[in-house]
Amino acid sequence: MTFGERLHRAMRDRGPLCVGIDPHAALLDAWRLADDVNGLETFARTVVEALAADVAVLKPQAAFFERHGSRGIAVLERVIAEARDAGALVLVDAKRGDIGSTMQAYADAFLRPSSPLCSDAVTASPYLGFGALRPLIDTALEHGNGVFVLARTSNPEGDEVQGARTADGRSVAGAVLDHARAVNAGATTWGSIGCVVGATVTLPAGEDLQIGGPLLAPGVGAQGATVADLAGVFGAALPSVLPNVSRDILRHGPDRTTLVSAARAMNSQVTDLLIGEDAGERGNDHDT
Ligand SMILES: O=C(O)c1cc(=O)[nH]c(=O)n1[C@@H]1O[C@H](COP(=O)(O)O)[C@@H](O)[C@H]1O
Repeated sequence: MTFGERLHRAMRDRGPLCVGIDPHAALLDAWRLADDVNGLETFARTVVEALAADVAVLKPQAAFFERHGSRGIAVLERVIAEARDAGALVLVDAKRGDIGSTMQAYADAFLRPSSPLCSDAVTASPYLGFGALRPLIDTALEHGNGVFVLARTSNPEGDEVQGARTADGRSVAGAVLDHARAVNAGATTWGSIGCVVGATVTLPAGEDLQIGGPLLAPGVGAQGATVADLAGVFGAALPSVLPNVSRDILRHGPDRTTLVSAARAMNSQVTDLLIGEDAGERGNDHDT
């Protein structure tokens, strides 16, 4: 199965929520863990053990593992393997972007099955040119994995670049969405190339979000967007949205029961909005 098909099925079966694993120093402190590699491992393991059998996607943010050096990266390797073993899809948030020949090395690291960091999908920046991502996309498609390409990011600074107009009048973000749509063309259900569009943003009128693939929507919770805001940002593209919530769920730890309850409550809210009230049970079908 392709990544697009696997993600579509996971979101249908488990609800359309992606939970971020972002072990900020402040969260380690709030969980009464040391800001070191042991604290990192306990934090990440707790999230995986609580949620990997429950939610569709877990998104470890690589930076919070890298800040602990090689031992932190080893923790990321174990997190990826354990979360996948428990049935979650793993999207490594690495936001890599470089010239094509270097992108092949990132592809080998994050999307080639022989790599210890291999996951189901990875985030990528297209701001060296979408075409420079080709080796990453080709490697993803070859192995049934996926890529989420930044289009319109959730931070306010993003608009300076992503809202700029190209020579043919499209926004830069719109041009990225167009590229993703072209790669996904012809896929059944969804293609395997998603885009990132923040839940916090105001898009130009007429921006076409239908890319034939998933739309990762960070920004709900700590960055100020609400689940209800997703309707205004995504409109007709709502059924393709995979909302990501990190801090607003993680702050409920370290108690696993509370963490699970917070994730399920959020999953139920996004299920009601994105899939419809009549499918509300889907987000809760792990309650037993
Ligand atoms: O690619 C991402 O996941 C991402 C893109 C974006 O536009 N904005 C954004 O916040 N993110 C990531 O999504 C997560 C958001 O975390 P919270 O704000 O704590 O929910 C962080 O890991 C960010 O790095």
